[in-house]
Amino acid sequence: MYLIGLTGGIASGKSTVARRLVEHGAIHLDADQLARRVVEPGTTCLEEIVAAFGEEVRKPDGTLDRQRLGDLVFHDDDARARLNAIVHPAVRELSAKLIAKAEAEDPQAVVVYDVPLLVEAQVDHPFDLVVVTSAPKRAQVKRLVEERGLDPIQAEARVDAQVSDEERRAVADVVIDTGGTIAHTMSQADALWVDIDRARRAKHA
Ligand SMILES: CC(C)(COP(=O)(O)OP(=O)(O)OC[C@H]1O[C@@H](n2cnc3c(N)ncnc32)[C@H](O)[C@@H]1O)[C@@H](O)C(=O)NCCC(=O)NCCS
Ligand SMILES: Nc1ncnc2c1ncn2[C@@H]1O[C@H](COP(=O)(O)OP(=O)(O)OP(=O)(O)O)[C@@H](O)[C@H]1O
Repeated sequence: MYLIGLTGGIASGKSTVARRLVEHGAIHLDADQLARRVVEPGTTCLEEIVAAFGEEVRKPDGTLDRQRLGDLVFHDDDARARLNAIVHPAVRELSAKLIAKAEAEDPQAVVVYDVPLLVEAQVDHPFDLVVVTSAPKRAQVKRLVEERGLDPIQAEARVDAQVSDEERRAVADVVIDTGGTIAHTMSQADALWVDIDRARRAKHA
């Protein structure tokens, strides 16, 4: 297996890059999706979140009220740390299991683990390569407002709840500039795939 950690700020273009790598043959694992699975009704995590934040974060249908919890944690560092302490260990465990499963199914696979909080959550899977997507903060905020319907204050709070691009660059093997056109992002992803494929072949030679 060739394991890539893909990280970057919110709305910086991680999924866009991951989708392109999947078109070239990579397998995609997404920490945001895993973080949703571990809080489904019936999970220990959901019960712990309700115990920590109150019944009002559970919707009448039994699922987590993500909007309400988001409003609580993105403006409050302590609350966010409490949520992270509940969810991150479960995501770490599930991701390790799924990475091992992907390797067992295809020892030559390229696996892209898309993990927004690679730096914050000190995710230390044995990555062969760490890729960081990087766009200016104003582009992130604009995308969150125009494409995801957040108001500018919510959008800024989400960007500010994460480490800076400088901190991400410090752990990066490759930085993809996602502040320009989509075509520019795609051509960098295509060039990256050529390097990944070469490195994967060398690793398994
Ligand atoms: C607070 C929650 C309920 C808000 O849900 P919502 O559906 O609005 O957002 P979603 O989960 O799709 O996340 C969108 C983006 O927000 C950012 N984000 C999410 N959680 C966090 C966090 N704890 N700290 C900083 N940024 C975060 C990431 O860039 C993520 O890609 C949810 O994000 C959550 O449970 N977060 C804690 C788990 C976590 O850290 N997830 C991130 C990957 S493990
Ligand atoms: N140069 C660019 N590169 C990547 N995405 C871009 C670019 N210009 C505009 N966009 C838009 O920005 C958005 C980025 O969203 P995407 O889901 O790829 O980011 P993300 O980092 O995975 O987000 P999240 O942190 O919420 O998971 C997309 O709607 C995309 O079309």
